[in-house]
Amino acid sequence: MLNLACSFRFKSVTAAAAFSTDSPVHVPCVLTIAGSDSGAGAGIQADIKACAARGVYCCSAITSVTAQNTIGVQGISTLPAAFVEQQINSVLDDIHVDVVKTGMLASPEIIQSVCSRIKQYSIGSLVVDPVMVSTSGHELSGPSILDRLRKALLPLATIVTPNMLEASVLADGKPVNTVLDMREVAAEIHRMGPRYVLVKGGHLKNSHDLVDVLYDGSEWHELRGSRIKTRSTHGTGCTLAASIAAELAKGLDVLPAVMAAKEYVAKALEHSSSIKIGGGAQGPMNHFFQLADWGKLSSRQCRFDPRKLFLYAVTDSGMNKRWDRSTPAAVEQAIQGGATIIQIREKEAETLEFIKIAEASLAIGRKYGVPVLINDRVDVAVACNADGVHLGQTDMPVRLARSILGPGKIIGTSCKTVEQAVKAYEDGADYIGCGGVYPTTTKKKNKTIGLDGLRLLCEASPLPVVAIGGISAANVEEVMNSRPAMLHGVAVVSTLFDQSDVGQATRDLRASMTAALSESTAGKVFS
Ligand SMILES: Nc1ncnc2c1ncn2[C@@H]1O[C@H](COP(=O)(O)OP(=O)(O)OP(=O)(O)O)[C@@H](O)[C@H]1O
Ligand SMILES: Cc1ncc(CO)c(N)n1
Ligand SMILES: [Mg+2]
Repeated sequence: MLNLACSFRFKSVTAAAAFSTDSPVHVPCVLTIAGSDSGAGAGIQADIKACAARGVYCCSAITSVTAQNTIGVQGISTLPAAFVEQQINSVLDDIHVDVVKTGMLASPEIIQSVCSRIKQYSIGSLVVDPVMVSTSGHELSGPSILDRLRKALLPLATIVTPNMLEASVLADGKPVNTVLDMREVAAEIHRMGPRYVLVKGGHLKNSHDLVDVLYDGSEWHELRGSRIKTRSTHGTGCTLAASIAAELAKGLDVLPAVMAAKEYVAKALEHSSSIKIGGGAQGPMNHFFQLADWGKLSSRQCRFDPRKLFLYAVTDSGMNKRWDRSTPAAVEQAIQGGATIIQIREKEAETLEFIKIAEASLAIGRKYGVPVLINDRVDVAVACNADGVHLGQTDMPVRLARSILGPGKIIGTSCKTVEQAVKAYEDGADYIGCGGVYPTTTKKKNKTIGLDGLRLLCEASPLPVVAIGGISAANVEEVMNSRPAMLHGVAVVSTLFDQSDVGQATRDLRASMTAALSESTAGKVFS
């Protein structure tokens, strides 16, 4: 049901945009001829992601399929050269490709096929990444390819991008350890025929800076950048070469294309410093950091899981001050006691203070994987990238909040009636807070709707409901046993926060809820 609500919301916008252009726009296009990396950090997968992130369309012809992860390469199956050739023909017969990029080419026959295709289709630019060994040290293409690579492919290349080890192999084992060695070997490789040689310095030892050396036959450029501390370096070489191809496809000259590509790799590495995918020494990077920053992901990445509503803790700054603790400290205690979602409710704080409290509480929520919502203030939620908001009937309308926050954030709203619940659903809310079920000291003027009112709303509600208002360990069983199908949890304020020990108060409430579940049919609803 929630899925439907989501797609419905955005349908009209995309349909209009998709068919509005009269004259077709040329999309810059790269063809990558490379190996598949099942772990998706390097190879074809990295190439497609890098091009997409740079706004370029990327076709692919797969040369080898590797069974690979962040630990190493477990297997390689190389395709027949004729089938690689067929893939290239299929692409080039149909699609206008601006730049070809090559990666893992595991047999001399494949190199021969690639060369013959490039000549036949007169491709604008060719980026050759002479992949030989994986980041994990596994041989991807052996010495048998060297002769063809040097004599047939390099003369066609606009730019070739060996790392230090590959440069050394291309130059018959000449040692490449320093920047000076990189310059010399670049000149030696340049004599094999490519227009530019970029010797990558990712493996440069004893150096704070990373230096890549670019040589065009007359001038050397030392492209320096600081070394980013991260384990997410699997596929940096593929990503760099694919990004160079993408920038060339957009029309840049070689030097600016290399500079733009290096800047992109550095940014992607920076945004990947805190992520962990896979257990090996070198993991993949986040190519799409501009779309989703994995280091700062909201606890809700896609659809709201209504089970999170089970024990919903709403903070109260006044109460926590009275008990001499900060809101974030109270939040951590509630989470440790078993709260499954947090709402930060700051009725007195100035905006700046509210943001600071929210940021600190969010850091705690993320540590435990518990969503943190902001009460009333959409601006504060945006400012601190909170997981969502809870809105009252007199706050910003749900539809407007949704248009500001986008589909990725949780929006809850307070409702007393079925009409309000249906409207909340139509406007794009994720859940409903329904109450006050019992009289409460927190909201003195609030109308109490009782268990009957709760049941009435829940029976007709298209959205999951959390009950609120005067609920405590003493009466929670009664609320849960009222058993309306859409009731997913209870929200509490003073039961947790107007207590000396928040953790214990949360554990007590949770114990009563668990007891209610095991004793009755409520388990069906709350599971
Ligand atoms: N830790 C880092 N910080 C910043 N830039 C880096 C880092 N590691 C690599 N780079 C850059 O990434 C690019 C790829 O360099 P590298 O020498 O690692 O290629 P490679 O060995 O071919 O990579 P791959 O593991 O994908 O085969 C270069 O521009 C290099 O300067
Ligand atoms: C398929 C493939 N291509 C290239 C590399 C270079 O890192 C790799 N590890 N795997
Ligand atoms: Mg490489």
